Order: sequence, then structure tokens, then C-alpha cells
Amino acid sequence: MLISKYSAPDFDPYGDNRAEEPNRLWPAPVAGGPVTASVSLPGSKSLTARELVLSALADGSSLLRAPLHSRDTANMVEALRALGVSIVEKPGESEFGADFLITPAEELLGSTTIECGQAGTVMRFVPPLAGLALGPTMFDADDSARGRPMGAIIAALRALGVDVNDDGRGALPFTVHGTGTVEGGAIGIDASSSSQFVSALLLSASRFEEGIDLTHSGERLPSLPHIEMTIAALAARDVTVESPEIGRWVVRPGAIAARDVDIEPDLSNAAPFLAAAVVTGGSVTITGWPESTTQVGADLADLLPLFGATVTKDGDRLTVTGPERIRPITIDLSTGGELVPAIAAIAAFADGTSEITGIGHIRHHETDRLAALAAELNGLGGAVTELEDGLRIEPKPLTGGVWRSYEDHRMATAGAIVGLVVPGVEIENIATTAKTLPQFPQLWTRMLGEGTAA
Ligand SMILES: O=C(O)C1=C[C@@H](OP(=O)(O)O)[C@@H](O)[C@H](O)C1
Ligand SMILES: C=C(OP(=O)(O)O)C(=O)O
Repeated sequence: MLISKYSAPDFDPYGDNRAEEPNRLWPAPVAGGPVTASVSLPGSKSLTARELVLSALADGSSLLRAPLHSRDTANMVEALRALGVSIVEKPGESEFGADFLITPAEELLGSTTIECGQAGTVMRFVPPLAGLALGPTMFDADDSARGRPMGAIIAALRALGVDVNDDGRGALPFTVHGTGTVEGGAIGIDASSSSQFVSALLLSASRFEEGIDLTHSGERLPSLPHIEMTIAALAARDVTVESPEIGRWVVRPGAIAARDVDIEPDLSNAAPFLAAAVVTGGSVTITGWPESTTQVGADLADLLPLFGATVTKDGDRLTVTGPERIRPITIDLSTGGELVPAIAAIAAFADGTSEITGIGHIRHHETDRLAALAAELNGLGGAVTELEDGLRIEPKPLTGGVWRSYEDHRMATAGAIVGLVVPGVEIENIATTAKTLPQFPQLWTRMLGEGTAA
């Protein structure tokens, strides 16, 4: 059974066929007791994005099995098609949508406009391909994403010999004037606001005339596992990334091998479902958990026990069982910034004060997530303090109210976690979860329907 596709969701989260009404508030379902459920999730956003880009640059056709179909990946597919890449949907085995057969263009062509929507992966990973395309490519995004940092990519492309027109703000919109080739060579960037700058350049680098010798100079480098994921995806396609020292990566010119790939389920999107087990003292299983993976979501298996949860693995089924009392945590989460909204939502129910640090860069995600998490938890009666690079979360009794989502999928799902145990939470724009998980309301409702042991 096909559950739903990004373009045609067939589930009405409100149950009254008025889901399309703007500014609708979604009454977050309350768990009647410990949640007990088994959940299957669609493919990883980060793996799908990388494999789409690498397939577009490869030396033949590639098949992606069980890719993610969401707003971010739809933006990526359309961006690559606009540059001349053929992406055809083929029926596959996944209940969440078709496979992708990707055939690279003979020659990438610009003279087009690319809508990045809200996707960091599209706005960072595609501009280097536009440098390899012949003709100008204009990049733009949702208003809410126009402020996301892009200066490092613009500067890097210029240093690599590509002409870029922007308005000097280091943000979208801008135009990349591709000439069909990129010189490449040794450059420096400051990737302290996003690891995606490094991944973006590494993904295309072997197609540059001189490859790349990339050095990061900045006080920190967040989301290292995502850079490791990029390096592993390249290695699987015969592109070696040498790292002669920390913060430096060298890629030599050469072909990117075509490859058929199975996309793993999105383990970061497992976070709210596993959090449901933690905050209700229930037990939630995620199916298809990979044996080994480069996804940072796998760290949940180590993070959730810090709250007192128990994690067990049976084949490809990972189960989290919530504790009787949730312990507070003190943690540097610089490697897994995208897990913070779910982790902060759990921490709000701990029996002591938690501190999450090393996450200043998440102020540049879909919204300023430090400010947004503090504002929404405090709006329900919480006591959250924004730190320069993190959050201090003191537990307080919370009451119902509106939870704003800031057009941020992970803010919306964090509100749903809170709403499980706080009656009367209403989430603004639950449809924003379509960025990476269009089926969220449906899977969430189904999870609760499956069993709450009162
Ligand atoms: O490369 C990727 O797929 C991602 C890298 C990370 O970005 P940042 O380094 O900007 O946090 C992560 O938060 C984002 O959700 C996905
Ligand atoms: C930061 C995120 O997304 P993006 O890929 O748009 O940066 C995220 O999904 O949490």
C-alpha cells in the first residue's frame, strides 16, 4: 500500500476534510498512557539528497531504491531536472513511493531558475553543479529560507573560478554563471555555520578540472557526521576524499561511478517517535534500523539512555522503552544539531535541569531553533534559557496553548512530543512537516492508535 506521496497526501490530519484551510491549528493528540507501537519510516533526507546529486554527476545511470519523497527531495529532483538530468520514477518495493532512475545529462545546461524551497541541501549542494552547467542559473528559496547563510558557497565558487552575482548579503537569491567547467584548486572556507558547505563542495569536486584542496578555517565545524556521510557516499562511487589534516579535504579530478543504492530510513525522523516512548514511559520500535550507518540519527540509541530510557535491538528493529522518571542531561550536541528539537522536548519533562550546548549553528536552520524552542516551551509555562550556543531547560509544569512552528518541520514535531503529555497543545502549520516527512500526522496518529496502555 502506498501511504502517501509528497504531491498527493491522502490523509486529513483534522478528520474533517478542511485540512487545506490556512492558519489551521492542529490539536496535538494526547497519549492516554504509555505509547506502544511499531513505526516504519520513509527514506533519509540526507542520503537521498547526496545520492541524487552524485547520480546526476555520475558516469552512467543509477537507481535509488526507497528514496525519500518529501518537499526537500522534490525540490532537489526539480533542480537537477532543470539542469538537464533525467529522473524517472520507477515502481519499487517501498510503501512510501517510487524508486528514482537517474540518468546524467550529456551536458549540464543552465539558463534556468532553481527553487530551493526550504532545503539546505538544495541551496548548498546544487550551486556547484550550476557552475558545471552552461549558462546562468538563478537560485531562490522560500521567504523564510532567504536569510540562511550562503556566503561560504558564494565565496568558494568565486575562488574556484565561477562567476556569481548576488546582492552582497551572502544569502539567496543569487545567480551562478556556469561556463560548463569549473577550474577548482586550493581554497579556504569558513563552514562554522553549516557543514553543508563542505559537503556541497566535496560532492562535485571530482568534476572540477583540478579537483579541490579545501581547508576550513573557523572556530568550529558542526555536524561532522554529515561530512562523514558525504565522504562515505563518494567512496562508494570510487571517489576518494583524502584528509591530510583535520579541517582539510583533498579530492582529485576523476569520474563518479554510477551505482544502484538502497536508501536507509530517516533515523533523524525517528527522533519524535522514539521520544514518544520516553515521555510517556511506553515502548516504540522503529523497523528497518540499519546494521551500520553514517546517519547521525543512529546516535539516538546512545542519547536516549542518558534520559534513563532502555534501547534494545532485535535484527533491524530498534526499540526504545521509556523510564519511570526522566533524568536530566548535560550534553554537547554539535554533531547532531538536527536532533535538538526532539531532545529539548524530552528534556522539558526531566526531573532536573538539562543543558544542551555546542549548537549555536542551529540558529541558522529553518528558523533560529534556540530562540524558537525557548519561546514555545516558555509559552506553555516552561523555564528555558537561551545560551549563546545552547539551551538550559528547567522542568516546569506545562499547560496547553498554541505551539508555533516557524515553518520548521522539527519545531512542529517537537510540539507534537510535548502535546502527548500536555493536554491542549495546538500546533501551527503541521503541514510544514512535509519538508522531510509528509506522512508525519498520519504516522503519529497511527502510532497512538496502535496502543496506549492506560
Ligand atoms: O548535509 C546534510 O544533509 C545536513 C547537514 C546538517 O546541516 P548543518 O551542518 O547546517 O547543521 C543537518 O543539520 C541537516 O539537517 C542536514
Ligand atoms: C537543518 C535541517 O535541514 P536543512 O537540510 O534544510 O539544513 C533539518 O532538517 O533539521
